Amino acid sequence: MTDTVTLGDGCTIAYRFDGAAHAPVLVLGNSLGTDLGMWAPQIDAFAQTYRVLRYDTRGHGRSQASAGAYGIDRLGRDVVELTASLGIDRFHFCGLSLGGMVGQWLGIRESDRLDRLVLANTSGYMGPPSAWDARIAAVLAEGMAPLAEASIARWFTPGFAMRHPDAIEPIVKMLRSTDPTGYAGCCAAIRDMDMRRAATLIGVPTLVIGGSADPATPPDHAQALASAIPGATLEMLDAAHLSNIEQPNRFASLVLDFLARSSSRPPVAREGAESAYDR
Ligand SMILES: O=C(O)CC1=CCC(=O)O1
Repeated sequence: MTDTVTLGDGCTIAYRFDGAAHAPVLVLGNSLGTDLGMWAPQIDAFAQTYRVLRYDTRGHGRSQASAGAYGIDRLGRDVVELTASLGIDRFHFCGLSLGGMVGQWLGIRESDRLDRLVLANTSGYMGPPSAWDARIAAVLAEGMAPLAEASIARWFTPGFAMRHPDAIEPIVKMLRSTDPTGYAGCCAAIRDMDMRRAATLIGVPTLVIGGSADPATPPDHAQALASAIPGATLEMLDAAHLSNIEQPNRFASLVLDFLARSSSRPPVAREGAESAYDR
């Protein structure tokens, strides 16, 4: 059942729990234009071992779409406030795309509360800003419907989309029902984000998952992120952007195997360590 929490700035965030009450907590962060339902293919597997907390990112699903431009800092603080208000002290975090950007922020700013971090189909920088400005202007003028075709082309390989219309349909519904104000607010957060250098400060054991056919956050973004994060592991899936939908079982196994590994903190980043993005 979905419930809500009202944050300090008055924004209402929707969330739900699955799994046993006393199991370790795994928080899941959704991508731009989807909602917590995007984790449906993994939820049964994850909830066997974890108390899974899924939430709708601000401006998405049943969470409120506050007005104006958001920032990754705001979206990260939403997770901090949500977990604190639910009495959760420590947790694992797995985020895909925009969810993975929030994950990077948490890994940099809240590493004391994080056990392990999974960053899927995401990036430390998704420029150029002008492309996001154009998308924001379009969505605010015309709504969500015109975005559907191009989004689906980025999110799934053509072969998968043809063979699995049943998997695509709920995702299209999520996109079409996203509030344009919330979508635009999150586009602004992505536009203004640059964590390429700060990612070297992530002090949590991290798994980076990329998609070999992901046109939105291409494989070299996954490689650069994994190289920047001390001790990170990189895995590539044969998928486009929403790799958890296109490779549901493989995605679940990668995450579960990684979370089950005995925990050891990665080496602390050397000051001035070379960033993969510098090469
Ligand atoms: O542009 C897209 O739809 C891909 C994307 C960027 C951030 C995100 O969450 O999805």
